[in-house]
This record gives sequence, structure tokens and C-alpha cells, in this order.
Amino acid sequence: QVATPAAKPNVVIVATGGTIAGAGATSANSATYQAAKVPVDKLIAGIPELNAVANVRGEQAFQIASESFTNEKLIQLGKRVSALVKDPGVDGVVITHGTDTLEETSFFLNLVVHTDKPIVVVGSMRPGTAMSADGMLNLYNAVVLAGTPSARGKGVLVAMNDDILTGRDAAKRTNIKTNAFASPWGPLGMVVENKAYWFRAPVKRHTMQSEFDIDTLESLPEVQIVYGSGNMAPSMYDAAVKAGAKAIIHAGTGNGSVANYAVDTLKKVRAGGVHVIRSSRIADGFVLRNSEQPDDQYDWVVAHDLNPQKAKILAALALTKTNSAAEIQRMFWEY
Ligand SMILES: NC(=O)C[C@H](N)C(=O)O
Repeated sequence: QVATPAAKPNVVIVATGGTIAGAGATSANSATYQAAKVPVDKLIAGIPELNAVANVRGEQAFQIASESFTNEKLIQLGKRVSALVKDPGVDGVVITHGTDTLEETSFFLNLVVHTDKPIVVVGSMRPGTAMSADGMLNLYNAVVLAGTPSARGKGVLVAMNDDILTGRDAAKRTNIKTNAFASPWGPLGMVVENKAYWFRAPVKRHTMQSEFDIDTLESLPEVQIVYGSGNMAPSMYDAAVKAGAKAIIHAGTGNGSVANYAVDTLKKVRAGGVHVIRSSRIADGFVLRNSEQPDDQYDWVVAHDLNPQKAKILAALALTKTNSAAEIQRMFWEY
């Protein structure tokens, strides 16, 4: 009796642009190129091996370098992904994305799309025209992962440089090398030769367990980041408030520390109804309540292990639900 081959999974690639869709003048241009040039159908046609692992079709959501993402684009992308995963004919979704803000988008989708189907965000550090371009294998691995049943229920995933990272933690650590992405808590696993190997699973709330739902979201409150350093200008916080921020992420030095000459300004910001959330500018930051500053007394929030750009995403979503600092802090512990 001849075994019938397992049906190939149906995977949709939603393209947004980035270097994975980039093109350089010569094959030696690995760092000088134009992002967001190659359309999704050409990306797919460039990897005929995809046909062996999944039934793939592409959609072009945007064609931008990801530094140009906005809240409106995040919501538009989230709604499209949410609609796709509701389709019983779709087994998984891959999103091709620039690497600059890939970590924000992957965390956002991890928080707002209610599905246990694999959603895999992927990018590349070199354009497809460069020697040793990384986009082809990254995209191939992402499609393999999106069609892998064991990838279900693990939240949004990031497939870069053979690693499987959680969309919650994945962060860009360098702007030139192909091993650009890492998580403070390590990868979940690896994709090697069409197969996903798992070594850990996420424990924070995501997707199906999330209280945030893209289907009920139409906009996000303004949140801005102020970068901490020596010789700060406290007026930067006032400028963020003037720009309409409903929360300010303080990307502090070390423990999320605040310069003594800036504390009064931040206390005034809080007194004016804008939330203050202490994160850290360092890689792998970990900010504890009442360390360095009396957060309880000032009614401030700490970002826990979330870097400033990820804290910005969660703070914006939190503000769609509550204006209580205590409730916002609960969300930073749980997601
Ligand atoms: N590697 C990349 O994708 C960088 C590019 N600036 C982007 O984020 O779109």
C-alpha cells in the first residue's frame, strides 16, 4: 500500500518591504542598497524550493523600509493577519518585514492577534542581490516554521539566521551582521533543513491568552521614548507631552535610572496625567520597581525586561484598556 504524501500546509506571505525586498548596485553591496524594492511574487519566485514545503501565496501589504512604520500601519497589518488566520484554508502566516522595527511589530502582533496558528515574522540583513544574502534561507525557514504544527500555540515567532525567537523578546542587536537578532532569554529553537527543533517555550501571555484584540482596535494612544544619558535636557520630557504623549518611556541608564535634576520634571509629567514608564537603554535591561526611584510614591511604572521600543508598544495597548498605573504595571509583569 503506497502511503499518500502528507498534504502540504497552506502558508500566506504578507510582504511589507524592508531589506529582504531590497536591491543593491552590485553583489558586493551588502550594506549599501535600497530597501523595499522587490515585490512579494518575485521574492517567492526566487525560492522555488518553497514549493516542496508548502502551498505558498503572497500579498503585498506595504512596500516600505520598516523605520517608516506607523501605528496606523501596525493596526492595518494586524487586522489583515487576523483575517487571514480566521480562514480555515490558511495554516500559517509569514510576514516579511524590515529589521529596524521588526521587534515592535512582532511584539504587537503577539499581543493582539487571537490565534494559535503560527505567525512568523522574517527579515534579512543583506539584500537579495548581495553575496551571501541571508533573505532566501530566512524566508524559506519562516515558511517551513509557519507550516509546522509544533509551532502552533507558541505566540508570534521570529525566524532569523536559523534561530526561532519569540516575537516578545526578539531584538535587533547589530545593524550589519546576519546574526543581528537575539533574545535576552535565548532562542526557542532552530530551523535546520526543513525541520523545527524546540528547546523552550514562551511563558508570558500572548495571542489567545491576551486581553488585547486587534479586531476591537482602531487606533493607538501616543507614546514616546526619551533616551537617557549624562547631561540630559529635562525639557525633552515636556516636548514629548507637548507632542501628545499619553505615556513616556524613559530609556534610562543602567537600572532605568533618572538624573536627579530630571526627577521633578517627570513628577510634574505624572501629575499632569501622563504615565512615566522606566525602561533601560542597555541591552538585556531588567528594571525592578522602586530600584533607583520610588515608583510606588511617584505612581510610575517599570518596564521589567522590555526594552524601550517594546515597552512603547505595550504601554500604547495598555492605555486602550486603563489609565491606572497599577493596572499598567500588572500588564508589564504578565506580557
Ligand atoms: N535590514 C533591514 O531590513 C533594514 C531596513 N532599514 C528596514 O528596516 O527596512
